[in-house]
Amino acid sequence: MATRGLFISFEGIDGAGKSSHIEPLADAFRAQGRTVARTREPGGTELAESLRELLLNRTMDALTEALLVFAARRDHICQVIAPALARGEVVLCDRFTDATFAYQGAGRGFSLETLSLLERMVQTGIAVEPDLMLEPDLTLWFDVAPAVAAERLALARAPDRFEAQDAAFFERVAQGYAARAQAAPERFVRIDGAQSRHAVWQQLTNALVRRGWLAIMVAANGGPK
Ligand SMILES: Nc1ncnc2c1ncn2[C@@H]1O[C@H](COP(=O)(O)OP(=O)(O)O)[C@@H](O)[C@H]1O
Ligand SMILES: Cc1cn([C@H]2C[C@H](O)[C@@H](COP(=O)(O)OP(=O)(O)O)O2)c(=O)[nH]c1=O
Repeated sequence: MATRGLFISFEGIDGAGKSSHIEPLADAFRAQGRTVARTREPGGTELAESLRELLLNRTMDALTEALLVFAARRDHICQVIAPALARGEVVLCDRFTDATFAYQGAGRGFSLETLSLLERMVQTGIAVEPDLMLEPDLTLWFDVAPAVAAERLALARAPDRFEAQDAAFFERVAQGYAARAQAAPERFVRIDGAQSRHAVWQQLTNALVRRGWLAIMVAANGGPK
């Protein structure tokens, strides 16, 4: 989307280490004088956060799940993402539509054609550029083996409805992300999430420095504590 802002999404299976790196990256952009909108999916607005509660805690069939995810996304785009991009801000979003293709598509086995249709409906018709489909400018994909992610999560928090799925589910989700990355190599940057926090930080800031979005000095001074 040709706006003055920058839209970056963070993707990967639960426990890959995405969330740990969002605030440090927000700080790095702020150090360069940028305004940052830090947000997440499902969620990011009052309505979408209510849908998140249902999605993470209630049992439902695959179509209901997909529709709720996209309903939350539409509200989030209209209320938060598109206005922030129009103001020239940096939007850092913990998950976006690639998660739907990975979890509802590859994980649950829901029709990818239907998801593509919903993606187009939900991500077009937005005020500034109604004909363009809104997509992240860059997707940082934290790729980590499901066994490593599961080990981290076991130490970190009680599982929600998705995190409680079995290893085979996360293998499918990981493959779903790999397929999305292969289909859009110019948008995706693969981060080897199994490495140390410091090494992960270096990988992701290198990708931003290469694009001219982050100064080398700012990248070198930041990172997860
Ligand atoms: N590179 C890393 N090496 C070891 N542990 C990590 C690393 N990155 C994150 N963690 C830990 O793994 C757990 C899950 O990280 P988190 O950032 O919440 O993952 P996600 O948002 O992808 O689910 C947390 O306890 C976090 O401190
Ligand atoms: C955005 C999105 C998330 N999800 C799932 C993946 C995650 O398990 C869950 C919540 O994501 P996340 O915010 O990463 O969870 P946490 O805060 O516990 O790290 O929602 C989908 O199934 N489809 C989607 O489109």
